[in-house]
Amino acid sequence: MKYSFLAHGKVIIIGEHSVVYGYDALAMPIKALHIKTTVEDSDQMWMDTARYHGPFFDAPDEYNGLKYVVKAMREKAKNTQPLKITYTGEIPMERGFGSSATVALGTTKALNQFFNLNLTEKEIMAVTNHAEMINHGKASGLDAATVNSDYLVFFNKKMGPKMLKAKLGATLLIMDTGQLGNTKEAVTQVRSLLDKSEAAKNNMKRLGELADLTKQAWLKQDSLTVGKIFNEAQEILHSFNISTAKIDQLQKIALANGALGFKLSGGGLGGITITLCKNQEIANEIAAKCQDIISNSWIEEI
Ligand SMILES: C[C@@](O)(CCO)CC(=O)[O-]
Repeated sequence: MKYSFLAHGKVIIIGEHSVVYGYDALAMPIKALHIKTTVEDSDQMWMDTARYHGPFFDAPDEYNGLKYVVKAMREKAKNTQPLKITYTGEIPMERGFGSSATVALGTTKALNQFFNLNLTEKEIMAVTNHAEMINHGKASGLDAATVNSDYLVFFNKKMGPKMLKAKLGATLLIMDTGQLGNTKEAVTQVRSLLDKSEAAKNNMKRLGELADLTKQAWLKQDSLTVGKIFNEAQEILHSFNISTAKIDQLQKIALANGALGFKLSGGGLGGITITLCKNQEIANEIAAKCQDIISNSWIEEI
């Protein structure tokens, strides 16, 4: 028996970090980046990824979320038969693309089919989100919800995901700094700043408000306002010390070359940035100007 599930990546448009504290956020799936999880019978518990080939439960700690998923799903199925689980495809890891949520969701969904468990979407998301808690310490659920969605997701922890089919009518340039982000460390760092700074608390509240303002502007196809919001959000994320010199450099180049707005996306401390542009031509021009300092770039019509 063999089952596969293809899950895609995501970028956070607005609300990283503030979403952890219950505020709203907006994120979108990136269909061009995906990972296929394949589960099949085997004579031993085995994992195959681009970086690790070996006994499943001996995999390094970065795979602890997946180990949890497999244990939890086998318990639900009351089944301990050995399996080979293979991950193929490309989502750069630790960049803000939600790769950990993508493989956690893919594994949960593939095993749900393999064991014929018929879990509800809610039960599937509970397993995936728990894996994300193991991966990131304190996960809002936003990544898991967005890698499970075909549309833009408006999210907060209380109400969960709401799909938004609206288009802004602009171009999003995603640039990868090539620097590994570290969501767990960034979330911990922001938390300790909030514990000791009133100004940081106020900034967090404002960051939370910006998500709703983004949604309103998005629905009116007001990309100028969304761009301004990106810049304000980046200022706040910078004040949390989770930007990097390279991100700051990309911001300068983007804004000097016609971008409507720029911000980091995801946990920060490296990873990806998003630049809002009026059209593809401007996005291409900015990507070309940044090409020596980034590792990759993608363009999405939004
Ligand atoms: C930093 C954060 O807001 C986004 C990570 O992609 C953490 C989370 O939402 O769990």
